[in-house]
Amino acid sequence: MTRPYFSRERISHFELFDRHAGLAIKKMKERLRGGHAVDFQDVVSRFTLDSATQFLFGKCVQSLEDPLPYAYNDPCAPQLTKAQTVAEQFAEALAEAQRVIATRPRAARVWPLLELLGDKSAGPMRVVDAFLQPIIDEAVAKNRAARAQVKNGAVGSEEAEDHRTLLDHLVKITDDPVVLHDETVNILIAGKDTTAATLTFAIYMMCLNPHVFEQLRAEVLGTVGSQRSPTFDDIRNMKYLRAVINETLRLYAPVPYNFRVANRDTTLPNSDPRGPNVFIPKGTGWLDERLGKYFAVNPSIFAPFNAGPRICLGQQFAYNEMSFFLIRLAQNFSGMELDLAAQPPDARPPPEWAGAEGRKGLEKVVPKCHLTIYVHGGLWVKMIEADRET
Ligand code: HEM
Repeated sequence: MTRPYFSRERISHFELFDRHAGLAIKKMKERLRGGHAVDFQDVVSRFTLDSATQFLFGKCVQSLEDPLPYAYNDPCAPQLTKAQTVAEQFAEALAEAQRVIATRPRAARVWPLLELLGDKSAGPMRVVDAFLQPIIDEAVAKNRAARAQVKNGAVGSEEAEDHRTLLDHLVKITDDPVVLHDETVNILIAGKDTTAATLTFAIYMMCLNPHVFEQLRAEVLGTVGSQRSPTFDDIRNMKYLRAVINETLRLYAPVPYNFRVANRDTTLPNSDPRGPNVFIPKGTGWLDERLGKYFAVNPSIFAPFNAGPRICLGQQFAYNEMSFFLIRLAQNFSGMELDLAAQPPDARPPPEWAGAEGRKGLEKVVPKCHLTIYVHGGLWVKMIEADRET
């Protein structure tokens, strides 16, 4: 139903990303100039929420307009005891609903027992729906009026076929309120936290590997310069940028689990012992330069968006959005580092992780997962503003 909407023309409307990325970077600069750390995860979550609501519904929740949080150890932190704005309530309720839903598969068949006293997602979903339902109702009413106008001959059918948002597209297919609600919430969840997580972990890894940020910046400045807004072709030509994103997706897949059930018995072939050696990057590494290329040739061994008929519909939108933000970031900042003192004490890697195998022994933050992955307690960073004349 939604597949036709995700055409290249529709998803490369970069002015939407530019507006929200510009505001996100302005907010970060203001805060950093005062010597404060910034929770990068919070900023990009607002960026992807505002971009997704604008793209899907034509109405943005404007979460970037609200003040950014201060770190727990910041002298300004107590200032934050104020009433929550609508955008904050919406973002928090959407996250809480996801957390509740993510615990259900883990509890397997007994999950209804955990909610004997009532559906735990109902409360947060009431807050989400208070924002969404009026937008859906308006889109349905607008579509009915447009259809009536076509019927009366007041406007041509082409004019009425102006599918500007995903919701406008959906209401032309159905006006079933449950389908419209579920489809839009589904895509909002699919599209918001996945890209925010990738951007967060990309910045985390670049703080730990400053040479990668330097190389990315060189590619950005060499291709787009320090001022101009990137185009679809710029992004397509930036191989190192794509490698940074893909390597982040490989190491920290935003959707770390998925369920499939075989619909008939089947046997998977063993690998051919006479075949060529297969290069498998060491699990903990990032951007291994040894092969001189970064892309997995076989899409079935690199599948953060999954593969086959259910492949992620928003893959291209996601690459455009994440690339756009990283380019703007590299144009505006020349360096970045983690501020580990700003990390809340209960959100630091526990001492027993030290020396553990794999990434666990290397982590400076605690990755967690509900439906998608995130950094527990936020990703607190400090960044150096770039001289934009260079
Ligand atoms: C880094 C970003 C993203 C990742 C890693 C990702 C990953 C995935 C994965 C693993 C699936 C499940 C596929 C399956 O069931 O086999 C999926 C489905 C989906 N994604 Fe994404 N996604 C991302 C961004 C987005 C964005 C930005 C949007 C929309 C704007 C989106 C829309 C969807 C939709 C609609 C589906 C359901 C497809 C279907 O069931 O036919 N995704 N995604």
